[in-house]
Amino acid sequence: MKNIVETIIVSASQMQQIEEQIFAAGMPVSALMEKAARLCSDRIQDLYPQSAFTSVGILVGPGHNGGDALVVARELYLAGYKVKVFRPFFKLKSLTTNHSNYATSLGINFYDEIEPLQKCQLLIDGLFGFGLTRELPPNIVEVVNSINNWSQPVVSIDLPSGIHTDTGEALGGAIKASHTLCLGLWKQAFFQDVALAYLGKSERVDFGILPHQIWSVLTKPAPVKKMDREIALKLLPLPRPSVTHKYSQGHLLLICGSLRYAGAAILTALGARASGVGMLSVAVPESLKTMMVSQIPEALIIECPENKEGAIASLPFSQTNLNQFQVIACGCGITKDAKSIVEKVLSVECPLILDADALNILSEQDVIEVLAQREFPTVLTPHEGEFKRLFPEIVNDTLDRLTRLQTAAQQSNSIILLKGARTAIANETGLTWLIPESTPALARGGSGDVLTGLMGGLIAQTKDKKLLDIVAGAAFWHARSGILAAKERTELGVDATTLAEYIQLAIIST
Ligand SMILES: NC(=O)C1=CN([C@@H]2O[C@H](COP(=O)(O)OP(=O)(O)OC[C@H]3O[C@@H](n4cnc5c(N)ncnc54)[C@H](O)[C@@H]3O)[C@@H](O)[C@H]2O)[C@H](O)CC1
Ligand SMILES: [K+]
Repeated sequence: MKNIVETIIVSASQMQQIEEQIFAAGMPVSALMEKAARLCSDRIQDLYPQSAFTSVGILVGPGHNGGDALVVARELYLAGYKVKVFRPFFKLKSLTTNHSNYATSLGINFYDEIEPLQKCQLLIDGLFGFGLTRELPPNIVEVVNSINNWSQPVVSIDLPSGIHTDTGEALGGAIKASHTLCLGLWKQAFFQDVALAYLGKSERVDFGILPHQIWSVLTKPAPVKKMDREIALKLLPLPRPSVTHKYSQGHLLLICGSLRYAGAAILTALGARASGVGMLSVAVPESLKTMMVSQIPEALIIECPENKEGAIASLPFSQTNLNQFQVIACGCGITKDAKSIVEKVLSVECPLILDADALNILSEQDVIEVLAQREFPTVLTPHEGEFKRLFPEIVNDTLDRLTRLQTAAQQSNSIILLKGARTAIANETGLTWLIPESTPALARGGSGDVLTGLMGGLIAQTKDKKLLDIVAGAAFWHARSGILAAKERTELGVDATTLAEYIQLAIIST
């Protein structure tokens, strides 16, 4: 059975409320701390055995994150590690004080300066967890900066201290962990671009939260979820029915390319090809037709009149013809000279994906009003720059990336896939998928075109599943293809054509 707990992502306040439920049901706070911290201590001993890491420095904060760290200090000490504790705060929560007193009674040495820990072979960071809401005090920022210049591994408990649980931002500074042990449920920070440099390798320590404890706080389905391989596999149109024909397997129309960006049309079509879509039609400026036929022989290439700039000038389809596609994806390489095309496709009566220049053209209009008028779903796939152009009023300093995305999706009544090192996808109701992994190998011209084609092809083939989920599934496979290709060819070897070839390999590889 799928472990639903692994896929749920929470904010600090949701985690606190779930924890409150657990305490209210009778679990003593100290028992939960003991359990969570013992699991951390076991994992730390697996990762950093005492035979190789004899001396450990433990950083202890004022709250329960510090309490966890003290339980770890005690266990490591009892297991034979040499332990030094850095405890820069005078006032501690009472449970943390108890653990501190007990650790002292065992003979563990405490310091209020960091220097004595510099020679330790391993550091455990328990300064702050999800209780951090404001900037680190200046003396702690100084300590954090020193530690970040040292070379020993650092294991952070729950979160790297200094990282905001929801936004992933460093509040004045943050520990750069080698490993982060996230307690209980995944927190939003783990999927934010801004936190990536601090998290190191992250893993979740499951201390036995059950789904009903989560549902007493979160609405169902969970508002923010993590996409994974198992879910993404189920979203693929596999297995195909044994009796079918090409039009039953979906008909996708791509509107892409220009004389200037001819390759974008090929790459989008290669992404669509990898989706297995039954019928692929590609509308391109007429001078690209021969090239497209030779590159994508299986596609129906539709030559469109082109303007003097070499962009598509008009679409040779009636509105009724356009409405017959399962989905239309418009924008890759069309240039901003294809304005009238975008205006026309906005009124299609089928799902519409807008990418690249279609987004730039759209951003010159009243985006929210234009999209609100659409009666069929719209999917926007901006990167950060395109997002800012589309929603300048939503992009301000007070909202974090995730909230901005959710607000934009809700106001524009569309599904928005916000590209980044950690891609996030939200729909108009606020439901959000986060893609947990990617590779910088994908930061390369053309990889977005492959994603648009793949997504279009997958949407075209699926009738029964939710559009938001398919979009997130496409983003997942796109990232996985990049990861696999980078593994086999280095991060320099993942050009967009290669990326498209790896999509199927990513699906079959475990
Ligand atoms: N996930 C769970 O269910 C469990 C979590 N545990 C651990 O508890 C922490 C959260 O503990 P909490 O005491 O609420 O918060 P912190 O330890 O993160 O620190 C809050 C502490 O620090 C003070 N404070 C906040 N910001 C600052 C600041 N900038 N400067 C100085 N002081 C600050 C605040 O007033 C509090 O006193 C969680 O992360 C887990 O590690 C349980 O142990 C097990 C179950
Ligand atoms: K921490």
